[in-house]
Amino acid sequence: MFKASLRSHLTLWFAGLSLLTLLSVGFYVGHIATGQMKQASGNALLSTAKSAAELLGAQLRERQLEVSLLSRAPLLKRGNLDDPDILTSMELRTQSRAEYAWMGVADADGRVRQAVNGLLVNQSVKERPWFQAGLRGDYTGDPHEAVLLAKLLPGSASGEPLRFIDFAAPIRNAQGQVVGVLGAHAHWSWVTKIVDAAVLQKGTAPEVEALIVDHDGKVLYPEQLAGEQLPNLPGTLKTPDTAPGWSVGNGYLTSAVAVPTPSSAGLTWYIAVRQPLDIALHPARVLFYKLLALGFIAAIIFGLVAYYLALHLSRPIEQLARAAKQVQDHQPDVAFPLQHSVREIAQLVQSIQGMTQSLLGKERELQEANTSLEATVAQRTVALTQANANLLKLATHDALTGVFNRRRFDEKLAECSLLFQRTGRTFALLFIDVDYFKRINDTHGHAIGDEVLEQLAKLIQRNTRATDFVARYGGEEFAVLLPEIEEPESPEVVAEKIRVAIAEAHFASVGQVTVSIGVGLAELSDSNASALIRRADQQLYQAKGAGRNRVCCTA
Ligand SMILES: Nc1nc2c(ncn2[C@@H]2O[C@H](COP(=O)(O)OP(=O)(O)OP(=O)(O)O)[C@@H](O)[C@H]2O)c(=O)[nH]1
Repeated sequence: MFKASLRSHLTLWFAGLSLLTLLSVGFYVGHIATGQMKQASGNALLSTAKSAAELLGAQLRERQLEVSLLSRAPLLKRGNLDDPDILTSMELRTQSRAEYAWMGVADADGRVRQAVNGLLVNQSVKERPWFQAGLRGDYTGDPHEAVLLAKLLPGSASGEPLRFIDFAAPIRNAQGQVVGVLGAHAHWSWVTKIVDAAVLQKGTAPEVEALIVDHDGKVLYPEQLAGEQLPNLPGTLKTPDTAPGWSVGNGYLTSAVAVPTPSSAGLTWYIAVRQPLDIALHPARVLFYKLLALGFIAAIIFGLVAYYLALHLSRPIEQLARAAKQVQDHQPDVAFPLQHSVREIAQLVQSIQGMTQSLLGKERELQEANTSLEATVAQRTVALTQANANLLKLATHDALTGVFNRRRFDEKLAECSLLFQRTGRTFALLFIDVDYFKRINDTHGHAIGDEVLEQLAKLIQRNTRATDFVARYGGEEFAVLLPEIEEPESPEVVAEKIRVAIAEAHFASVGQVTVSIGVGLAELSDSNASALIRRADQQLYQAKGAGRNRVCCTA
């Protein structure tokens, strides 16, 4: 498994955590800023919409009041709708206010009696809403396309149809009876210019649009949006993200304010001021991206700082790990890191250094003890081997003469008997007994007798082969086993050779010594080794009986 260094771990953790923290702060601040920006923009739109609505309301009220006051003028109250002063009065009004497209008076039957520029004079306006509402009271109407005046007035420069809003007021005589209606048509463009002027003043936020909306939420202005339904006017459609005075929907931040109506004739307009949400929240978004960029830059700086900090912290630990590895590999002169400003690291270095030195000391002592133990064990092993060899020799050899003892002879005789039974190759047994040995002992003492026995053993060994087996059978009697006899007479030849060698030898203090030898040959009919011993012993007995210093052999 891949294992990253302490340095990498620390760097990644520091950088990762700082990035995470800064991103969290960035997102949080961005979120707060977006909310506040939305609030601020919404409030600004609301304020603009309010001032536009108030301005338009004031203008409409003024026009309504103007028509209303004119309808109550004394010359109209007299009831003579054909009075030329009425026309003069109307002309003065229309000349001073360019917004008026038409002004005139109609009698109670709906026939236009007088009008500025003579337009529609004598025509019936009985079916027109302004006339019918004007009979009942002061009236300000919704915009509408020119019906009767369309052909009489020049069209707009843009080619759009002529649109008017109507003002009307009843004309009452001195008795208070309604004798006619004073009507005026104002250009719709006058209204839209007021709204545009109020909304799109210098310093307004970018891409802000002004809309005039009727009481059903349908757009009246601008022309290209006319008839569209505005979704979330206050009181029409609520969205979850709606704050008092402004709302969010269709990608716009919108504020709509009702225009204070000049009359209760059903005219309820809203001035809606809206701005694309992207534009409204642009500064917050810029702030958010700046915070993100700042977060990344800070994370990189934190990462670098963390790297150098990690380097400072991890270097002694890495050196310590290297030193520990060198100690493990039994390298000489291991260098431990020097002092460190962090107390715990300095303590750790000191402790490990002390521990390592103590361990190395113990290891050295152990090695020395091992070496000394190995030498002692080697010495003891040599001594033990020697003792074992001595013990083995003692167990199998005769202490006085050095040849094999009786116990070993019995084993060897049994082995030879078994081998003979298996291979059929015969072997011979020689019993060699010293002649008159008692006399030697008696004459020269036991010590000289022992020397004689030692010399005899050497003589017998010297006159037999290495493969022959020489043992002290007991007292002054020796036994020799001759394995794998080549010729039947060979044992007798060997026995004679031994006898002659002894007889011709000189023994210190004693002079000449002779031996009698009985030779027995192994036979397949022998049930055990005792038969052969018996035969050799008989031959020895015969040799003694025949005068000693001779060899007797089975025929
Ligand atoms: N010095 C010495 N004498 C021994 C040892 N073992 C046996 N003898 C002596 O050998 C003598 C054997 O005597 P005998 O059995 O009478 O035989 P001998 O005197 O040789 O007479 P023959 O065998 O009939 O010729 C005894 O006196 C034993 O004490 C020994 O290890 N050392």
